[in-house]
Amino acid sequence: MIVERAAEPDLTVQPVLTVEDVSIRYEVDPPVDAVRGVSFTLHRGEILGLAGESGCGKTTLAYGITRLLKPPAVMTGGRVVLHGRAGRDAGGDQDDDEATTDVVALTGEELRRFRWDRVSIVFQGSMNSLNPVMTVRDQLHDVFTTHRPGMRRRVREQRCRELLELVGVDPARLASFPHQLSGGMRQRVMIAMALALDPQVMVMDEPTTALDVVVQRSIIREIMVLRERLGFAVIFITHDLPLLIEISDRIAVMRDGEVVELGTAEQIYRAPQADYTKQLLASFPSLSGTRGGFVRGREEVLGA
Ligand SMILES: Nc1ncnc2c1ncn2[C@@H]1O[C@H](COP(=O)(O)OP(=O)(O)OP(=O)(O)O)[C@@H](O)[C@H]1O
Repeated sequence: MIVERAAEPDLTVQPVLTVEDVSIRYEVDPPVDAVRGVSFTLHRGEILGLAGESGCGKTTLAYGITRLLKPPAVMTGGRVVLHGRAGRDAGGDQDDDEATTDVVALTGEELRRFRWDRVSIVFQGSMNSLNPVMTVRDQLHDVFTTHRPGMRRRVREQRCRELLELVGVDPARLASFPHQLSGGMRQRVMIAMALALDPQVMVMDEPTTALDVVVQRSIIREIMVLRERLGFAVIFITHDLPLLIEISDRIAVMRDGEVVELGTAEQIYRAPQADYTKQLLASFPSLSGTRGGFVRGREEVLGA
């Protein structure tokens, strides 16, 4: 049963993404129903955390939302709608960046444009998907030559420098090859690429899990600052419930393919409703002491 809380952070904020009753099955023998009837709304600029133990379907859901599912995975039902900035309907014009888009219906060029331009993705292994024989400069330029073919080289170079600065990497690193960068820097480069086209939504699936804790913290802090500055919404997936409580506006708790509870981070922390959420909280020693102080606020993450 879903325990959907009445209170949302700010209902005057427009929705950016609506996920309605999405189900995804791996068509193997026997079939695995990895995501079952998941619904939620992501608001502009919101960070929605997706929590739940390994195997509960978080990554499958992220792939479904971004249309990255590959056989044997099949979306067996539901709708994913990306709302236009103006909140109006597309009227069939899926090329319009401002339009409301039926994500499940996208094909070919429309789908390519939807990814990166409007919704971008950073996965745990992203840093290993940089091309080892191309410099950071060539790979960043590639994003623009592919998606903004009219952009002049000088403007592209300027944008690439700005992007690296945004994610805390010295623009001198444009000349580096991936193996000359640390894991943290490579992941920052991937975040720069994901930001390149000013997407409305970023899906981040364990984006810092492979990194050491100090680098993790610093990258998360930067993502938070960039979110405030650039206004994109984030679906943030991780096993790390204490981290989610710090950084999320709302948290959806998944179990066995379903969202069992959805509430503000503070509600989930202070007054969990579902038994499973209580169990999950209890499994983190840092969260299971006295529930007196909700001290792990965003201020702490932002270092304010
Ligand atoms: N290619 C596949 N074929 C069959 N079943 C799969 C496949 N990939 C994933 N599954 C199953 O789908 C379910 C959801 O997996 P998923 O990777 O989405 O979970 P998760 O919550 O993201 O886990 P983790 O946190 O470990 O990444 C699991 O039961 C998993 O075994």
